[in-house]
Amino acid sequence: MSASNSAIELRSVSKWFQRNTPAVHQVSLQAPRGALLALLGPSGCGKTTTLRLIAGLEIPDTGEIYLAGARVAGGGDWTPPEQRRVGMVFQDYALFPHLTVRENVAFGLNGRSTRERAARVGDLLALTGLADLADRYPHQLSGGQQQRVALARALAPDPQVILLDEPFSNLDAVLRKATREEVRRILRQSGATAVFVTHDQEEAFSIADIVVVMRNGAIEQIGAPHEIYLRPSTRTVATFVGEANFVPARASGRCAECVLGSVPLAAPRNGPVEVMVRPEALDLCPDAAGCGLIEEIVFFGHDQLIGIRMCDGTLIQARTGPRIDITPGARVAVRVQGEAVAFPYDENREPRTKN
Ligand SMILES: Nc1ncnc2c1ncn2[C@@H]1O[C@H](COP(=O)(O)OP(=O)(O)OP(=O)(O)O)[C@@H](O)[C@H]1O
Repeated sequence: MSASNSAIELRSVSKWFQRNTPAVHQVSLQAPRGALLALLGPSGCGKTTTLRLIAGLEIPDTGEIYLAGARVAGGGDWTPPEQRRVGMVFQDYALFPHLTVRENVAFGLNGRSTRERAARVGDLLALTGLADLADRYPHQLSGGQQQRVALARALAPDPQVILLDEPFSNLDAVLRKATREEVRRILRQSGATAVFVTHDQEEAFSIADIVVVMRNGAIEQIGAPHEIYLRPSTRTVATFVGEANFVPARASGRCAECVLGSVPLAAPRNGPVEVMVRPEALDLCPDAAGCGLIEEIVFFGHDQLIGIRMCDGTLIQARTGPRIDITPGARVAVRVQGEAVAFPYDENREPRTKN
């Protein structure tokens, strides 16, 4: 039925809730077995709907969905959610409050002998570091611990795919960081292919092998985290996933001339462009004859954000370590490290960098 070797494959999948605007539009993607894939994008861009389509909680209007090479939706086929071997972790964890951790994890293991169930639950409790908490109830656990119970419960029936909807959004910043590292480890060890939804680029980058950036129901770019960050395919992706300077330039092949000098480009371009340079890719060197004038410094401790007015009036931002040789009013020479990405110049766009 399919030639796909991927654990998950979507082919031109669309879903309409309202007539004119599809919630998901012509989405095609593949997740290799064991991969951790992030669906990243702003609110309302179709991430959760994509997840629900994979789970079988929504029926696609067009396109096909394959799990482990078998078509589960589209082309006249339909496999109901309970037969897809898909586990889900919801934003609010959806734990059963009247069941202990052990009973929550055992919940989906019907049809196995008592011994098998106990062994499987024991494995999952060990994997998720919950063995000591097995007899507690959900209200006796921290948010991060509840999150791990939800994950253990979803993994218990040995799903081929695990789907996580904004799994860290209910945790505070410190716990969120620790929990996501833990979840990544657990998912890796379990060997399941996982798809998780987030609107936080740092979360997507730090957990996923593959990041799918969505906008208005469609995919803007799919790639490894460093590809998405360093080689965004559109201006929208560039700004969504991090801080960016856009500097007008004239490109000729693998080089662009602009107020930052001669900037090497990652891909050849010709004519008017905007080069996109991340603030941390700018090198500043104190120089009384330099083209940059330090206007503002915001100090964060581990680094600082420096506003620089270039000699043509362009305002750019650089991120450097907490150096003390840079002060407002000083002149600096500014140099771009590595290659920059160039986008076609849009003359109707208000230059964000000029104030
Ligand atoms: N059951 C539904 N009925 C009608 N419209 C829906 C339904 N579910 C989603 N939508 C709409 O489809 C679009 C995509 O929604 P979806 O929940 O997939 O986005 P999202 O990227 O997950 O957003 P968020 O980050 O806010 O959860 C939105 O415009 C939403 O209002």
